[in-house]
Amino acid sequence: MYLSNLSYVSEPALDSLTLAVSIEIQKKITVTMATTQQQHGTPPFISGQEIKGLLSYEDLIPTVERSLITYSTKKSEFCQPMRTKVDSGSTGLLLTMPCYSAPDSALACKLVTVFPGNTDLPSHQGIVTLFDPESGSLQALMDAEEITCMRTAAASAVASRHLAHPQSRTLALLGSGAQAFSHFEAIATLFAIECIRVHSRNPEKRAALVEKIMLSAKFKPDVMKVEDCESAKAAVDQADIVCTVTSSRDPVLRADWLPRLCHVNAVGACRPDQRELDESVTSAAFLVADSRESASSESGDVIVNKATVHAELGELIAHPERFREARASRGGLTVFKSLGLGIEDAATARLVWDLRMKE
Ligand SMILES: NC(=O)C1=CN([C@@H]2O[C@H](COP(=O)(O)OP(=O)(O)OC[C@H]3O[C@@H](n4cnc5c(N)ncnc54)[C@H](O)[C@@H]3O)[C@@H](O)[C@H]2O)C=CC1
Ligand SMILES: O=C(O)C1=NCCCC1
Repeated sequence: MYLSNLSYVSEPALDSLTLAVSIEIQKKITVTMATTQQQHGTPPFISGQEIKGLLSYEDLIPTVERSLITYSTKKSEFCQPMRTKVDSGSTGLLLTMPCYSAPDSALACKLVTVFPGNTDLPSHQGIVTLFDPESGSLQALMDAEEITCMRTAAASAVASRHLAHPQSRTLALLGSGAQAFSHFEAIATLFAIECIRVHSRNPEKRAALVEKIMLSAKFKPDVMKVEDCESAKAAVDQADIVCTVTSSRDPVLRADWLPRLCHVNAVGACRPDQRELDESVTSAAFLVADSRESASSESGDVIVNKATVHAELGELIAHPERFREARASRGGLTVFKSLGLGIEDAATARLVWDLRMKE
């Protein structure tokens, strides 16, 4: 083979020359792409691991509390339509959750899939996209699994702060998945928990959760113990705070199992055909939801049980006096029905971003 300067190049030499040239071209393309990315500010992906390292419940709980107050009392300061749900056959769902919150300077949209049957993969996966609210530029993509775990548990911690007895010592977790663990960590941030009782259907997963809790930085071996319970009834016996964090379709909790004074965070049952709470629970309790609209259109705990939502959590925090009578008339049982709000994700994503920029 003759090249343009008419020097002869053998076939094998030509092969290695071609390879060398294509490597050089590839390198040039990579450098050009990196430069273009820098110039146009291609957003980073913030992994679940990085989010865990940045976020603490000490920072997150007040942020989520503010977002709940904004949602219920400052309607002109945020924009959050109801989330859309796309059914993917009978196996799962895709949710889209957009929100703009002026007090948080956050414009974000979470895309999350819910596949409860996943065994080797998380049941909730996705991304949160965070935009600059001034320019509309994409600032970051973040792992939705970790944000969902932590902000949901933070919302339950906020509800527990306003509804549970301040001296609560016994925490029951029904369910042993991602939310069960994050709920332990968030609630142990606010309460001097001494006993954690865990129940779910699968004994191996229960044992794994017990072990994970004992390895958590929030676990204080000198004052805390964890109990693996074979029934939900045994787990909630004498519990001060109960978290139902299951993917169950049918109720896992009855009122006659609970002590007179008890607070329940009901976190699962986010579809009209799912219930975690028996009708005896919702009919006896002072029932608070993150959103009346979501609770009455999305959860079987409210729809099937024909339950009345007495207050939104943000309203209760901002105006406790308005609900004193209704609360007193219901006895000692309180329930927080959590559905999850885009504003919580937007505020959390902004917090993650701000903490990252400070590093
Ligand atoms: N309210 C909110 O903002 C959010 C609610 N969720 C919902 O919370 C629930 C828990 O979420 P993850 O922990 O991420 O799910 P996961 O899939 O990690 O865990 C679900 C757990 O429920 C247990 N379970 C299912 N049926 C049960 C039964 N009958 N009795 C006892 N345990 C039972 C399973 O064994 C498993 O331990 C799900 O329904 C999820 O969709 C999730 C994210 C946000
Ligand atoms: O708010 C969320 O995020 C979710 N809520 C209900 C279940 C799936 C995720």
